[in-house]
Amino acid sequence: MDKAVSTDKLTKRFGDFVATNEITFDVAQGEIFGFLGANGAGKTTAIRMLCGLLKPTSGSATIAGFDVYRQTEQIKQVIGYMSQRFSLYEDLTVRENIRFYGGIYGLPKTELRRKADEIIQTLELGTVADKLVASLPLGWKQRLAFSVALVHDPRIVFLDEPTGGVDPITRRQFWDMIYEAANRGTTIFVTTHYMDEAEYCNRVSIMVDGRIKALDTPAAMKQAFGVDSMDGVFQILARGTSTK
Ligand SMILES: Nc1ncnc2c1ncn2[C@@H]1O[C@H](COP(=O)(O)OP(=O)(O)OP(=O)(O)O)[C@@H](O)[C@H]1O
Repeated sequence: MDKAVSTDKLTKRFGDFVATNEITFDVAQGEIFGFLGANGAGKTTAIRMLCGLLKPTSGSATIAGFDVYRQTEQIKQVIGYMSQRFSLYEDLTVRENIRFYGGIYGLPKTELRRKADEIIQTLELGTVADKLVASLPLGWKQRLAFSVALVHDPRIVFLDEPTGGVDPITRRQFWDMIYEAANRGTTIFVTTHYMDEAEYCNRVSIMVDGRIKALDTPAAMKQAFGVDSMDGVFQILARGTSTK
């Protein structure tokens, strides 16, 4: 398997508290991997380590073959990142945001112009290209933020609750973009609190109190727990309650 992410007993302690506790898993190139867990389970801590932003306490991990302890600069070149908290500049226009992030990722000027035109055309944002991002509906902002996270053609993109606060149809449109990126070979590493979205992933892991409690395809997990939805699996594992 061509591995986009590989971890072995990856651990992060904050003093005596173990936020991420010996997590071990692989993600294949081009896979859509759902990284689930209740609030405080340790997902963001794990993602920060995988992006090279937080040094692990122990264990190992590689991203596209690069080591999270020693090769953080190379990791930043091959990943994209999008979250609810860190995203577009509201006081820049659509086009300015694309060019700003493309510039940060080191794209040359001609490529920046080409990418900006391409994204604006694909997302059908022609009429608002020179409007401030603040004026766009949230769903449009999310689709634009996703395109911006992919502007430098990363091998893997980390999406931390990318679709919070929008309706199911808008979320479905966002997932169409995720599938298109995965079909082009980009690995998708996504956290979500929406269990219908967990069903869209190739495989899903569920974290509880810093540990990975289950990792499999949604179909295999539902069968193993004898429930008919990922929500049912999540209730049993993360909340310790059975829906049956
Ligand atoms: N810098 C830090 N110092 C001390 N504790 C921390 C630090 N960062 C995170 N934690 C703790 O680690 C635990 C895991 O946090 P983390 O943000 O990784 O969870 P999460 O699964 O991403 O949750 P959420 O879904 O709410 O974002 C939490 O109890 C949090 O308070």
